[in-house]
Amino acid sequence: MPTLTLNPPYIIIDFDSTFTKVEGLDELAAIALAGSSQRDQIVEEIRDLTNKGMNGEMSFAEGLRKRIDLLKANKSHIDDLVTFLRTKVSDSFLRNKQFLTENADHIFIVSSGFKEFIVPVATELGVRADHVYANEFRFDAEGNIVGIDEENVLSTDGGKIKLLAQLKLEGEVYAIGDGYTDYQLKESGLASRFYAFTENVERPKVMAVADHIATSFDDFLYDNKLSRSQSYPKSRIKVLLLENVHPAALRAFEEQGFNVEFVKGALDEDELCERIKDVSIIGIRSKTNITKRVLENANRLMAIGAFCIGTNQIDLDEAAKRGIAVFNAPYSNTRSVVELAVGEMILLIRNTVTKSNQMHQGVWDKSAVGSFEVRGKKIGMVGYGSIGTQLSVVAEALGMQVYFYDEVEKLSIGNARKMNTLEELLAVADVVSLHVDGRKENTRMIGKREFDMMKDGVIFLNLSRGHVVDIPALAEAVRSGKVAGAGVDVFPYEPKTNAESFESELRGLPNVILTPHIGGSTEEAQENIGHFVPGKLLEFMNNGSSYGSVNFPEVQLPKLKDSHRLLHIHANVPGVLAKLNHIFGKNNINITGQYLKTNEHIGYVIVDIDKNYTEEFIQEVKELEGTIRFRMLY
Ligand SMILES: NC(=O)c1ccc[n+]([C@@H]2O[C@H](COP(=O)([O-])OP(=O)(O)OC[C@H]3O[C@@H](n4cnc5c(N)ncnc54)[C@H](O)[C@@H]3O)[C@@H](O)[C@H]2O)c1
Ligand SMILES: O=C(O)CC[C@@H](O)C(=O)O
Repeated sequence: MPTLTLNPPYIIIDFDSTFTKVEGLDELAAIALAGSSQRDQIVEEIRDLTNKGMNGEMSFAEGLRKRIDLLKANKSHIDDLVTFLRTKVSDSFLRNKQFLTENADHIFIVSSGFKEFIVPVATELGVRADHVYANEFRFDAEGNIVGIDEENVLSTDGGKIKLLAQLKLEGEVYAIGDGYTDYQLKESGLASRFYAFTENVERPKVMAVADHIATSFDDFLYDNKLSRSQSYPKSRIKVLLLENVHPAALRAFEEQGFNVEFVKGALDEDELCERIKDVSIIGIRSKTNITKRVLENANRLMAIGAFCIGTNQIDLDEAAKRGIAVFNAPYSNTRSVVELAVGEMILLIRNTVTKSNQMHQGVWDKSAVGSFEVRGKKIGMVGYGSIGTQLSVVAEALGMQVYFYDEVEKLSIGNARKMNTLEELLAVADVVSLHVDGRKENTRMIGKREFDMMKDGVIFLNLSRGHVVDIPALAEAVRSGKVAGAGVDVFPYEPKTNAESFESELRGLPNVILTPHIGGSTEEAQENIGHFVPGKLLEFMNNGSSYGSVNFPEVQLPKLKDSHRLLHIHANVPGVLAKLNHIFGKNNINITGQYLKTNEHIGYVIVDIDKNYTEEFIQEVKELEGTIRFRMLY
């Protein structure tokens, strides 16, 4: 951790919406009026008055008294409020308790809120009780709030300025807050800088007059080179999450203070080239293509999370060459795909889709013709990876005979029989199910030739990737009766959002189940993915571990403890490690741990060091020939 400057500034911190995420008085009203029919209306009135005061749109003193009049609270409500506020301390203040404790002599809370709820919350994080300056309530004999201490300067307009003048602080004084009255400390000349604090609320009028915007307390500490919990403030690191990934992902990044943008749909290449410029981590699903052109625009990008299994939508090699690690969720939705495939197979072999459609038209056609059991039938799996093998187990449990073809040598599960060629497999199967990955070479691997090789009346499933099948050839095979039923979940072109219509030659064909790429779209799978992928991305960002990456040399690292960690990504050419070690030696830096892994494009070196480093050393490493990317963790 960088050391504290010798003469730290005095730091004046606002409480409501800065030190905590919420406004204390608004919350007190909500607690006190619980159960009252007027609760929402009164809380809204109080919020409105709070906002007007914060934006400098009405006299603060007038607003405060109006709010107190509206409050119908007593001492027991304050106890409940304190319990609630303890859960609402701003994340970045929580993370920096050590700084607050170690520098308590230089830290003051100056607030127009009330000591009764500020002192218990702030002191828990190391703030001195006698450094909390705020209003005080007046109570009647029953403990009801009946007013405020009118003698307190903080209950008057310009109260914070008057208070700061009384404190007579000498040296640098920095004010941090979300409101206009915090800015006035700077305007009055009593504070040398004003930081508009935007972690909880952004007030454009306040931000417009600020010297700096502090997106978090880490950001403030970083700006002032003060000791802090994050080497680089995460609030400065932008995460772009596309395609409506599970909210768990949003929470995972927000909890650690990242600046997260959440977009429901996918973006096309042009939009993405623009939006990705200041993004460090991007999360996508199957509809966003991260092409070479997108990567050329992604100057800050460090990691890509594919919130799915498939990664064919990402130019993996280009990403690796640029030092960008890609992670996916290889198993989180496997079971969901298998269940959909099994369900479709049973419905199709029984001709249920046609019967159901007829029933909707009023046709009652009770007949067994063309309806079969799956028991005893042969299922042929093309691609025997995670999904293929799991489907193999379930199909066998249904009494089916399993055949598979995979271009890689695979161990049979249960009684599954391996076929040596695709042709052999297609000739034997009653049900053909595709589970290959989406690499380019698999484009239209199933076309007219392959359909002709299949048994007459075959059931055909594609829940892998759309481009693997020649759609006109499939449509013709259905029309001719060669394929008796088909389940198709993936398409060569898929709408970018739910607002776009779906066009396909397969529409309207009999006994064809069309689904909008939902093989992996179950609540269970999406939630699993929403935890798994951020976990991988955060490990990479916080610790340097690349274990599970699909394009990066995989390194699983011990947790960083009491040392600095240097992460160096370089072109995989001979001699880089030797040159890097030379720089360490020259700068007299002791290495406590070193890890190196390479792949065909890049080398990834991780070095743990036990000593502070200099800017010159960092510069030398950055300038080392072959360096693609370099970062430091502590
Ligand atoms: N519909 C959905 O929502 C959904 C959900 C999850 C996964 N998927 C897709 O399902 C597919 C399979 O997923 P997985 O987790 O089983 O992948 P996997 O990588 O574990 O397995 C794919 C298997 O296909 C084999 N293969 C690739 N090309 C082949 C070829 N030409 N001939 C024979 N074998 C070939 C590979 O060797 C591998 O064993 C992927 O395309 C994935 O994107 C779709
Ligand atoms: O959720 C998605 O968009 C893709 C799901 C699936 O195709 C996958 O690759 O996991």
